[in-house]
Amino acid sequence: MKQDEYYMRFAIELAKAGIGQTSPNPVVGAVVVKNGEIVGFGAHLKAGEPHAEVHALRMAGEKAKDATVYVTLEPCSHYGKTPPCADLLIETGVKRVIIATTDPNPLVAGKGIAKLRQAGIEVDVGILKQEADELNQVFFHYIATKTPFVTLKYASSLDGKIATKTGESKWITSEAARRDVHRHRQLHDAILVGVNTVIADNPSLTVRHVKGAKNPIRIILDTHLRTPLDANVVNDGEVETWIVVGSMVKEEKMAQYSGKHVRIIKMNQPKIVIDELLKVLGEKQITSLFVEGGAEVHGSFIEAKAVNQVIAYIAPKVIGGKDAPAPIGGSGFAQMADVMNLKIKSVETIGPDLKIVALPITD
Ligand SMILES: Nc1c(/N=C/[C@H](O)[C@H](O)[C@H](O)COP(=O)(O)O)[nH]c(=O)[nH]c1=O
Repeated sequence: MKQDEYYMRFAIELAKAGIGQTSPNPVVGAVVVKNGEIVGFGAHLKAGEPHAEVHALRMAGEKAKDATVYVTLEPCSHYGKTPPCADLLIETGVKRVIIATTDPNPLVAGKGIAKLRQAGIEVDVGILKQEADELNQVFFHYIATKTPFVTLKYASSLDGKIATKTGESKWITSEAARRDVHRHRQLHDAILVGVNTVIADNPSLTVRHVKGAKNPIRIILDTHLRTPLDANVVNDGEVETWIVVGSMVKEEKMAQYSGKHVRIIKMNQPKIVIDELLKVLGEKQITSLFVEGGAEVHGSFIEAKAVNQVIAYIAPKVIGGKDAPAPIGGSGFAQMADVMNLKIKSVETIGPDLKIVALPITD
Protein backbone atom coordinates (compact mmCIF):
# COMPACT_ATOMS: atom_id res chain seq x y z
CA MET A 1 0.00 0.00 0.00
CA LYS A 2 1.62 3.29 -1.03
CA GLN A 3 1.85 5.95 1.65
CA ASP A 4 -0.39 9.00 1.84
CA GLU A 5 2.62 11.12 0.84
CA TYR A 6 2.93 9.30 -2.48
CA TYR A 7 -0.63 10.21 -3.50
CA MET A 8 -0.37 13.77 -2.12
CA ARG A 9 2.84 14.33 -4.11
CA PHE A 10 0.90 13.28 -7.22
CA ALA A 11 -1.87 15.76 -6.30
CA ILE A 12 0.75 18.51 -5.89
CA GLU A 13 2.21 17.74 -9.32
CA LEU A 14 -1.29 17.89 -10.78
CA ALA A 15 -1.92 21.27 -9.11
CA LYS A 16 1.12 22.70 -10.92
CA ALA A 17 -0.74 22.24 -14.23
CA GLY A 18 -2.86 25.26 -13.34
CA ILE A 19 -0.04 27.64 -12.41
CA GLY A 20 -0.39 30.86 -14.40
CA GLN A 21 -3.94 30.00 -15.51
CA THR A 22 -6.17 30.03 -12.44
CA SER A 23 -5.72 33.63 -11.19
CA PRO A 24 -7.33 34.96 -9.05
CA ASN A 25 -8.04 31.36 -7.81
CA PRO A 26 -5.44 29.07 -6.23
CA VAL A 27 -4.00 26.03 -7.98
CA VAL A 28 -5.34 22.74 -6.58
CA GLY A 29 -4.79 19.07 -7.35
CA ALA A 30 -6.91 16.05 -6.30
CA VAL A 31 -6.44 12.26 -6.48
CA VAL A 32 -9.04 9.55 -5.74
CA VAL A 33 -7.72 6.19 -4.47
CA LYS A 34 -9.78 3.00 -3.93
CA ASN A 35 -8.31 -0.28 -2.61
CA GLY A 36 -4.78 0.95 -3.35
CA GLU A 37 -5.56 1.96 -6.92
CA ILE A 38 -5.77 5.50 -8.37
CA VAL A 39 -9.29 5.70 -9.86
CA GLY A 40 -9.50 9.43 -10.58
CA PHE A 41 -7.51 12.66 -10.55
CA GLY A 42 -7.80 16.27 -11.60
CA ALA A 43 -6.59 19.87 -11.29
CA HIS A 44 -8.28 23.26 -11.17
CA LEU A 45 -7.38 24.83 -14.51
CA LYS A 46 -9.25 28.12 -14.76
CA ALA A 47 -11.26 30.39 -12.50
CA GLY A 48 -14.97 29.66 -12.97
CA GLU A 49 -14.33 26.12 -14.22
CA PRO A 50 -14.73 22.97 -12.09
CA HIS A 51 -12.50 22.55 -9.06
CA ALA A 52 -9.89 19.77 -8.88
CA GLU A 53 -12.13 17.54 -6.73
CA VAL A 54 -14.95 17.74 -9.31
CA HIS A 55 -12.69 16.59 -12.14
CA ALA A 56 -11.24 13.77 -10.02
CA LEU A 57 -14.62 12.51 -8.76
CA ARG A 58 -16.11 12.62 -12.27
CA MET A 59 -13.24 10.44 -13.51
CA ALA A 60 -13.69 8.03 -10.59
CA GLY A 61 -17.43 7.68 -11.16
CA GLU A 62 -18.95 4.84 -9.10
CA LYS A 63 -15.54 3.92 -7.70
CA ALA A 64 -15.47 7.16 -5.69
CA LYS A 65 -17.89 5.65 -3.13
CA ASP A 66 -15.95 4.68 0.02
CA ALA A 67 -12.73 5.90 -1.64
CA THR A 68 -9.95 8.09 -0.18
CA VAL A 69 -9.50 11.55 -1.71
CA TYR A 70 -6.19 13.47 -1.55
CA VAL A 71 -6.49 17.23 -2.14
CA THR A 72 -3.82 19.90 -1.87
CA LEU A 73 -6.10 22.62 -0.46
CA GLU A 74 -9.05 22.39 1.94
CA PRO A 75 -12.25 21.73 -0.12
CA CYS A 76 -14.37 24.85 -0.44
CA SER A 77 -17.57 24.98 1.61
CA HIS A 78 -19.10 28.17 0.21
CA TYR A 79 -20.93 28.88 -3.03
CA GLY A 80 -18.42 30.70 -5.32
CA LYS A 81 -18.80 30.38 -9.08
CA THR A 82 -19.26 26.61 -8.59
CA PRO A 83 -21.09 24.53 -5.90
CA PRO A 84 -19.08 23.64 -2.76
CA CYS A 85 -16.74 20.67 -3.09
CA ALA A 86 -17.27 19.65 0.54
CA ASP A 87 -20.96 18.94 -0.28
CA LEU A 88 -19.99 16.98 -3.40
CA LEU A 89 -17.55 14.83 -1.42
CA ILE A 90 -20.31 14.11 1.14
CA GLU A 91 -22.94 13.29 -1.53
CA THR A 92 -20.47 11.02 -3.31
CA GLY A 93 -20.01 9.02 -0.11
CA VAL A 94 -16.19 9.07 0.07
CA LYS A 95 -14.74 7.44 3.18
CA ARG A 96 -11.63 9.53 3.90
CA VAL A 97 -10.26 12.94 2.80
CA ILE A 98 -6.57 13.84 3.17
CA ILE A 99 -5.83 17.58 2.95
CA ALA A 100 -2.35 19.13 2.57
CA THR A 101 -3.17 22.64 3.78
CA THR A 102 -6.15 24.63 5.01
CA ASP A 103 -7.72 27.54 3.16
CA PRO A 104 -6.02 30.85 4.09
CA ASN A 105 -9.27 32.77 3.68
CA PRO A 106 -10.36 33.44 7.27
CA LEU A 107 -13.99 33.38 6.12
CA VAL A 108 -13.72 29.71 5.09
CA ALA A 109 -10.68 28.32 6.96
CA GLY A 110 -11.66 25.06 8.61
CA LYS A 111 -15.32 25.18 7.53
CA GLY A 112 -14.84 22.61 4.78
CA ILE A 113 -13.04 20.26 7.17
CA ALA A 114 -15.77 20.68 9.82
CA LYS A 115 -18.52 19.95 7.26
CA LEU A 116 -16.77 16.75 6.15
CA ARG A 117 -16.24 15.54 9.74
CA GLN A 118 -19.88 16.31 10.68
CA ALA A 119 -20.89 14.04 7.81
CA GLY A 120 -18.82 11.22 9.32
CA ILE A 121 -15.91 11.45 6.86
CA GLU A 122 -12.45 10.76 8.28
CA VAL A 123 -10.25 13.85 7.60
CA ASP A 124 -6.46 14.18 8.02
CA VAL A 125 -4.73 17.56 7.51
CA GLY A 126 -1.08 18.60 6.97
CA ILE A 127 0.41 15.95 4.66
CA LEU A 128 3.11 17.81 2.60
CA LYS A 129 1.75 21.12 3.93
CA GLN A 130 4.90 23.09 3.13
CA GLU A 131 5.01 22.01 -0.52
CA ALA A 132 1.30 22.73 -0.88
CA ASP A 133 1.65 26.19 0.72
CA GLU A 134 4.51 27.05 -1.66
CA LEU A 135 2.30 26.26 -4.65
CA ASN A 136 -0.04 29.07 -3.67
CA GLN A 137 2.32 31.67 -2.18
CA VAL A 138 0.78 34.23 -4.56
CA PHE A 139 -2.86 33.33 -3.78
CA PHE A 140 -2.28 33.16 -0.01
CA HIS A 141 -0.55 36.56 -0.05
CA TYR A 142 -3.33 38.11 -2.14
CA ILE A 143 -6.10 36.70 0.09
CA ALA A 144 -4.33 38.01 3.19
CA THR A 145 -3.39 41.47 1.88
CA LYS A 146 -5.61 42.13 -1.20
CA THR A 147 -2.39 43.38 -2.84
CA PRO A 148 -0.27 41.61 -5.48
CA PHE A 149 2.56 39.23 -4.59
CA VAL A 150 5.59 41.20 -5.83
CA THR A 151 8.57 39.54 -7.50
CA LEU A 152 11.49 41.84 -8.24
CA LYS A 153 13.68 40.66 -11.14
CA TYR A 154 16.98 41.96 -12.43
CA ALA A 155 19.80 40.78 -14.63
CA SER A 156 23.32 41.88 -13.75
CA SER A 157 26.96 41.17 -14.54
CA LEU A 158 29.22 39.31 -12.10
CA ASP A 159 30.26 42.71 -10.73
CA GLY A 160 26.66 43.74 -10.16
CA LYS A 161 26.02 46.10 -13.07
CA ILE A 162 22.77 46.26 -15.07
CA ALA A 163 24.21 48.34 -17.90
CA THR A 164 27.49 49.93 -18.99
CA LYS A 165 28.30 53.49 -17.98
CA THR A 166 26.91 54.56 -21.40
CA GLY A 167 23.59 52.77 -20.68
CA GLU A 168 24.15 49.79 -22.94
CA SER A 169 22.61 46.53 -21.65
CA LYS A 170 21.90 44.28 -24.59
CA TRP A 171 22.58 41.66 -23.69
CA ILE A 172 23.98 40.91 -20.26
CA THR A 173 22.39 37.46 -19.80
CA SER A 174 22.04 34.68 -22.34
CA GLU A 175 19.12 33.83 -24.61
CA ALA A 176 18.40 30.85 -22.30
CA ALA A 177 18.17 33.10 -19.24
CA ARG A 178 15.96 35.58 -21.07
CA ARG A 179 13.66 32.68 -22.10
CA ASP A 180 13.43 31.78 -18.42
CA VAL A 181 12.41 35.38 -17.67
CA HIS A 182 9.59 35.04 -20.20
CA ARG A 183 8.38 31.89 -18.40
CA HIS A 184 8.13 33.93 -15.21
CA ARG A 185 6.37 36.75 -17.06
CA GLN A 186 3.64 34.46 -18.30
CA LEU A 187 2.92 33.29 -14.74
CA HIS A 188 2.14 36.84 -13.65
CA ASP A 189 -0.98 38.98 -13.94
CA ALA A 190 1.16 42.09 -14.64
CA ILE A 191 4.71 43.23 -15.43
CA LEU A 192 5.94 46.61 -14.19
CA VAL A 193 8.82 48.82 -15.31
CA GLY A 194 9.73 52.47 -14.85
CA VAL A 195 9.43 55.01 -17.66
CA ASN A 196 13.26 55.30 -17.83
CA THR A 197 13.41 51.65 -18.93
CA VAL A 198 10.79 52.36 -21.60
CA ILE A 199 12.80 55.38 -22.81
CA ALA A 200 16.15 53.52 -22.71
CA ASP A 201 15.14 50.05 -23.98
CA ASN A 202 11.78 50.55 -25.70
CA PRO A 203 10.87 47.05 -24.41
CA SER A 204 7.81 45.13 -25.59
CA LEU A 205 7.39 43.42 -22.18
CA THR A 206 5.45 40.63 -23.88
CA VAL A 207 5.91 36.87 -23.54
CA ARG A 208 7.58 35.74 -26.73
CA HIS A 209 9.79 32.75 -26.03
CA VAL A 210 6.93 30.68 -24.63
CA LYS A 211 4.35 29.21 -27.06
CA GLY A 212 0.71 30.19 -26.65
CA ALA A 213 1.33 32.07 -23.44
CA LYS A 214 -0.91 34.89 -22.31
CA ASN A 215 0.62 38.36 -22.10
CA PRO A 216 0.47 39.95 -18.66
CA ILE A 217 -0.80 43.51 -18.37
CA ARG A 218 2.08 46.00 -18.75
CA ILE A 219 2.35 48.67 -16.07
CA ILE A 220 4.62 51.71 -16.51
CA LEU A 221 5.46 53.90 -13.50
CA ASP A 222 5.59 57.35 -15.06
CA THR A 223 5.00 60.17 -12.53
CA HIS A 224 5.14 62.99 -15.10
CA LEU A 225 3.78 61.03 -18.10
CA ARG A 226 6.96 60.92 -20.19
CA THR A 227 6.25 57.60 -21.92
CA PRO A 228 7.12 58.21 -25.61
CA LEU A 229 4.00 58.23 -27.81
CA ASP A 230 5.84 55.98 -30.30
CA ALA A 231 6.93 53.43 -27.67
CA ASN A 232 6.20 49.74 -28.33
CA VAL A 233 4.17 49.42 -25.13
CA VAL A 234 1.92 52.27 -26.35
CA ASN A 235 1.53 51.21 -29.97
CA ASP A 236 1.91 47.43 -30.44
CA GLY A 237 -1.62 46.66 -29.21
CA GLU A 238 -0.31 43.31 -27.97
CA VAL A 239 -1.81 43.70 -24.50
CA GLU A 240 -3.18 46.42 -22.26
CA THR A 241 -0.67 48.96 -20.96
CA TRP A 242 -1.47 50.90 -17.81
CA ILE A 243 0.52 54.09 -17.30
CA VAL A 244 0.55 55.19 -13.64
CA VAL A 245 0.99 58.93 -13.22
CA GLY A 246 1.12 61.45 -10.37
CA SER A 247 -1.75 63.78 -9.53
CA MET A 248 -0.11 66.83 -11.15
CA VAL A 249 -0.32 65.48 -14.72
CA LYS A 250 -2.60 67.69 -16.82
CA GLU A 251 -5.71 66.34 -18.60
CA GLU A 252 -4.57 67.75 -21.95
CA LYS A 253 -1.31 65.83 -21.66
CA MET A 254 -3.23 62.63 -20.93
CA ALA A 255 -5.47 63.33 -23.94
CA GLN A 256 -2.46 62.77 -26.25
CA TYR A 257 -2.66 59.04 -25.39
CA SER A 258 -6.37 58.62 -26.11
CA GLY A 259 -6.89 56.25 -29.03
CA LYS A 260 -3.74 54.42 -27.99
CA HIS A 261 -4.03 51.00 -26.33
CA VAL A 262 -3.28 52.47 -22.91
CA ARG A 263 -5.16 53.19 -19.69
CA ILE A 264 -3.80 56.07 -17.61
CA ILE A 265 -4.16 55.58 -13.85
CA LYS A 266 -3.76 58.87 -11.98
CA MET A 267 -2.73 58.52 -8.35
CA ASN A 268 -4.06 61.01 -5.79
CA GLN A 269 -0.60 62.28 -4.82
CA PRO A 270 2.06 64.08 -6.92
CA LYS A 271 4.53 61.22 -6.39
CA ILE A 272 3.62 57.54 -6.85
CA VAL A 273 3.43 55.89 -3.43
CA ILE A 274 4.14 52.16 -3.79
CA ASP A 275 1.76 51.04 -1.03
CA GLU A 276 -1.06 53.06 -2.62
CA LEU A 277 -0.20 51.64 -6.05
CA LEU A 278 -0.34 48.05 -4.76
CA LYS A 279 -3.77 48.68 -3.18
CA VAL A 280 -5.07 50.06 -6.51
CA LEU A 281 -3.63 47.07 -8.42
CA GLY A 282 -5.09 44.65 -5.86
CA GLU A 283 -8.53 46.21 -6.36
CA LYS A 284 -8.09 45.54 -10.09
CA GLN A 285 -7.47 41.83 -9.27
CA ILE A 286 -3.74 41.96 -10.03
CA THR A 287 -2.63 39.11 -7.75
CA SER A 288 0.98 38.86 -8.95
CA LEU A 289 3.34 41.58 -10.14
CA PHE A 290 6.69 41.03 -11.90
CA VAL A 291 8.84 44.15 -11.38
CA GLU A 292 11.53 44.27 -14.06
CA GLY A 293 13.26 47.52 -13.19
CA GLY A 294 15.00 49.76 -13.61
CA ALA A 295 17.16 50.56 -10.63
CA GLU A 296 15.09 53.49 -9.36
CA VAL A 297 11.87 51.46 -9.46
CA HIS A 298 13.58 48.57 -7.69
CA GLY A 299 14.86 51.01 -5.08
CA SER A 300 11.36 52.36 -4.44
CA PHE A 301 9.90 48.87 -3.98
CA ILE A 302 12.71 47.85 -1.62
CA GLU A 303 12.34 51.05 0.44
CA ALA A 304 8.55 50.45 0.62
CA LYS A 305 9.32 46.91 1.88
CA ALA A 306 6.94 45.76 -0.86
CA VAL A 307 9.05 42.90 -2.27
CA ASN A 308 7.97 39.28 -1.63
CA GLN A 309 10.54 37.54 -3.84
CA VAL A 310 13.75 38.48 -5.65
CA ILE A 311 14.96 36.71 -8.80
CA ALA A 312 18.48 37.69 -9.84
CA TYR A 313 20.15 36.52 -13.05
CA ILE A 314 23.94 36.88 -12.81
CA ALA A 315 26.02 36.73 -16.01
CA PRO A 316 29.72 35.75 -16.01
CA LYS A 317 30.70 39.15 -17.36
CA VAL A 318 32.46 42.13 -15.81
CA ILE A 319 31.20 45.54 -16.89
CA GLY A 320 33.06 47.69 -14.35
CA GLY A 321 33.04 51.43 -13.93
CA LYS A 322 31.85 53.46 -10.95
CA ASP A 323 29.27 55.14 -13.19
CA ALA A 324 27.76 51.86 -14.43
CA PRO A 325 24.40 51.40 -12.65
CA ALA A 326 23.73 48.71 -10.05
CA PRO A 327 20.36 46.88 -9.80
CA ILE A 328 18.91 48.75 -6.81
CA GLY A 329 18.84 52.54 -6.95
CA GLY A 330 17.10 54.95 -4.60
CA SER A 331 18.80 56.20 -1.46
CA GLY A 332 19.71 52.74 -0.11
CA PHE A 333 20.27 51.78 3.53
CA ALA A 334 22.87 53.74 5.55
CA GLN A 335 23.46 51.11 8.26
CA MET A 336 24.00 47.38 7.83
CA ALA A 337 21.48 46.92 10.65
CA ASP A 338 18.78 48.30 8.33
CA VAL A 339 19.55 46.36 5.11
CA MET A 340 17.04 43.94 3.60
CA ASN A 341 17.84 40.35 4.61
CA LEU A 342 16.76 37.42 2.48
CA LYS A 343 16.87 33.63 2.52
CA ILE A 344 18.18 31.99 -0.64
CA LYS A 345 15.46 29.62 -1.93
CA SER A 346 17.29 28.28 -4.98
CA VAL A 347 20.46 28.65 -7.03
CA GLU A 348 20.68 27.17 -10.51
CA THR A 349 22.63 27.69 -13.71
CA ILE A 350 20.82 28.57 -16.92
CA GLY A 351 23.19 28.35 -19.85
CA PRO A 352 26.28 30.31 -18.77
CA ASP A 353 24.33 32.33 -16.19
CA LEU A 354 23.36 31.94 -12.52
CA LYS A 355 19.75 32.31 -11.36
CA ILE A 356 19.20 33.03 -7.69
CA VAL A 357 15.72 33.12 -6.11
CA ALA A 358 15.59 34.66 -2.64
CA LEU A 359 12.77 35.44 -0.20
CA PRO A 360 12.92 38.46 2.12
CA ILE A 361 13.09 37.53 5.78
CA THR A 362 10.19 39.28 7.45
CA ASP A 363 11.04 39.36 11.12
N1 LIG B 1 19.44 43.67 -20.54
C1 LIG B 1 18.83 42.57 -20.01
C2 LIG B 1 17.52 42.68 -19.49
N2 LIG B 1 16.90 43.88 -19.59
C3 LIG B 1 15.65 44.08 -19.23
C4 LIG B 1 15.06 45.43 -19.55
O1 LIG B 1 14.85 46.07 -18.33
C5 LIG B 1 13.78 45.25 -20.34
O2 LIG B 1 12.87 44.48 -19.52
C6 LIG B 1 14.13 44.52 -21.61
O3 LIG B 1 14.52 45.46 -22.50
C7 LIG B 1 12.94 43.70 -22.02
O4 LIG B 1 12.70 43.89 -23.36
P1 LIG B 1 11.62 42.93 -24.09
O5 LIG B 1 10.41 42.92 -23.22
O6 LIG B 1 12.25 41.55 -24.09
O7 LIG B 1 11.40 43.53 -25.41
N3 LIG B 1 16.91 41.60 -18.96
C8 LIG B 1 17.56 40.39 -18.92
O8 LIG B 1 17.00 39.41 -18.43
N4 LIG B 1 18.84 40.26 -19.41
C9 LIG B 1 19.50 41.31 -19.96
O9 LIG B 1 20.62 41.15 -20.41
